[in-house]
Amino acid sequence: MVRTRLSLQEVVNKYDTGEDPTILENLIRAFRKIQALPSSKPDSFFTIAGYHGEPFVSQDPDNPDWWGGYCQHETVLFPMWHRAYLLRIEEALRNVMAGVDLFLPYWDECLAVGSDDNPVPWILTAPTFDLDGDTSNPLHSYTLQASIANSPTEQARYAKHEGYVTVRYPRSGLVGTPGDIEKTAIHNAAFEDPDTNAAYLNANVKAWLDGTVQILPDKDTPNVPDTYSVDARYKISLDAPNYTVFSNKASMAQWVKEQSGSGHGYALEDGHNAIHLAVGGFYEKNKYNADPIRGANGDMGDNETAGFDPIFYFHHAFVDYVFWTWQKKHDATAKGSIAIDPTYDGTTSQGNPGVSQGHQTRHEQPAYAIQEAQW
Ligand SMILES: N[C@@H](CC1=CC(=O)C(=O)C=C1)C(=O)O
Repeated sequence: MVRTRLSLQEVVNKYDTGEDPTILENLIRAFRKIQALPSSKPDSFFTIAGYHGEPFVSQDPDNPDWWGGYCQHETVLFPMWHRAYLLRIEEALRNVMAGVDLFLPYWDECLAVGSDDNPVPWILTAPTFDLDGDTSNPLHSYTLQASIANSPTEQARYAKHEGYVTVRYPRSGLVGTPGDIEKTAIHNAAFEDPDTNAAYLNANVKAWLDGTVQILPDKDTPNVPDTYSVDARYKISLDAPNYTVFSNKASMAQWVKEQSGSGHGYALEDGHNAIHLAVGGFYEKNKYNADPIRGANGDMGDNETAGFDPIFYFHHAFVDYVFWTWQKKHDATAKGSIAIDPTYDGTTSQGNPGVSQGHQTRHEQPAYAIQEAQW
């Protein structure tokens, strides 16, 4: 059966105009239900969100690059893994809504470019949504039903306790150490009003999309990520000549180098990364500063916790839509029409559960994570 994902803006518009409020209402009901399932249940939001990064599984003591989440970044599996991941949450959303044929809408991230409209649809930022006698909005945030951590031995920078509520730019969600708890409380005290915060978030996402975001390097952290227009980056990625370089940053970087100076290119992963940073914010001393408002460290900004912010799935549904657009443009929609060039960086694993270090990655491989995690 073929299903078509509409954009979230279209779904919201059908609700706002009264043309068809049920698509949005059923989506809200479904998210409420998977978020309410006990965290141990396979279809629970907690279980599925937890595949991406934390809670980390096992450890490889011999591999310093090993990462304990299942998600794939900077490898050719990036688009494929996240495609399978979206299907998994879509399946869970349908399982809890008997008889309703749900799909996951994509947040059309570039729709508002060139207009004064907010880039983030209101349903993602409204703190409440009135439906069925319940005012919670499960797309605004998620409250952790169990604690998460990377490893008990490692610095607990991204560890979060049970009852933690996910946050976005300009707020901070760092509560892993007593020092962070104190700093976060001071930082967040300046950002208490949800409407003002939503305005900050929209302005930040707009600035990243337009390429006007201003991030001032500081003396501890002179590194600022690429701030070139995200809208342009997505569009440029569609010109990537083959799947390998389209799919991820590492392969694209090698391709750009090979173009002997005249090379210019962005992978799908690049624009995607920037939206994570725009929605989450990111500041880590001596690593990098992606914050116009310094100290914003929302969940979307780091790979460990991003999957717990419900906006993640609407963002990735857009990334998947860009992937599909590339496939159509490059005549690569038929089964077997995508090939990987193993001579590129980004085609072997750094090592994470299911894909051991140095393993040649193949596009069939999201299935590893699927089997291992019993998807
Ligand atoms: N770590 C990425 C941003 C990012 C990407 C993700 O895929 C993620 O889940 C969270 C954050 C960067 O520095 O650019």
